[in-house]
Amino acid sequence: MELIEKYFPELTEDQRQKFKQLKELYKDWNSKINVVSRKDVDELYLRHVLHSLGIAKVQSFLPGATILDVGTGGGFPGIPLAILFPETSFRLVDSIGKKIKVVNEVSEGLHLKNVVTTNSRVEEIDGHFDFIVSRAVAAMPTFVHWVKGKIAKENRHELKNGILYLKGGDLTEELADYPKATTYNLSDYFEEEFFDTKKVVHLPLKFKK
Ligand SMILES: C[S@@+](CC[C@H](N)C(=O)[O-])C[C@H]1O[C@@H](n2cnc3c(N)ncnc32)[C@H](O)[C@@H]1O
Repeated sequence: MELIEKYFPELTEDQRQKFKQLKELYKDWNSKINVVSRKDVDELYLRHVLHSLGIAKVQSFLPGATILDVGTGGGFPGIPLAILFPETSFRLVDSIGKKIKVVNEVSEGLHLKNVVTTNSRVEEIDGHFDFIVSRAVAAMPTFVHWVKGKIAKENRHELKNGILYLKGGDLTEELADYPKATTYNLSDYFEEEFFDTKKVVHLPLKFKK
């Protein structure tokens, strides 16, 4: 928890409490359904919460903005971002029902009013969003194919509407077909070794394939 405050010192008391509660909620749920590994629960704030919040270092979401988290699993990156941006609407989607059940319980436990969940494949989701966020779901070509018709046309943010994807390692090959993609190194924002190879990829709406 100190880790979150180290990089996000401006949290309100309500946000601080919500981040604090996360660990207990996940610990509880992990004993029933294995949503994240045990080691990951121990390092929840580093590996899941702070990693998810890496997206916020690249783009601050405006009040009223709409964000779709594709393949949210246990709620990452959607839940930490929803705590950080309480005026922004988040839709968290996963094709596995039991994962969405956990996300619902966590979201209700935290009284998050800006989160809705959907248990379906993203290909079946209608609507348009300012940003699509994701972590560890699919390679970029597949992902782009799934979501490219779901991005809102009106740009209000500093970055152009599009995809913000948490990725790791060497992305040269994976991003070769996307010259408009920008890669942000999370090691520029967070000093922990875990972030040495972690990145946020921004792919704007009008990208050339
Ligand atoms: C490796 S997990 C990552 C979960 C979470 N994003 C995280 O980083 O902890 C990938 C998740 O994507 C979901 N998924 C894969 N393809 C999907 C699709 N087409 N639509 C919705 N969810 C999908 C899976 O059910 C799984 O929960």
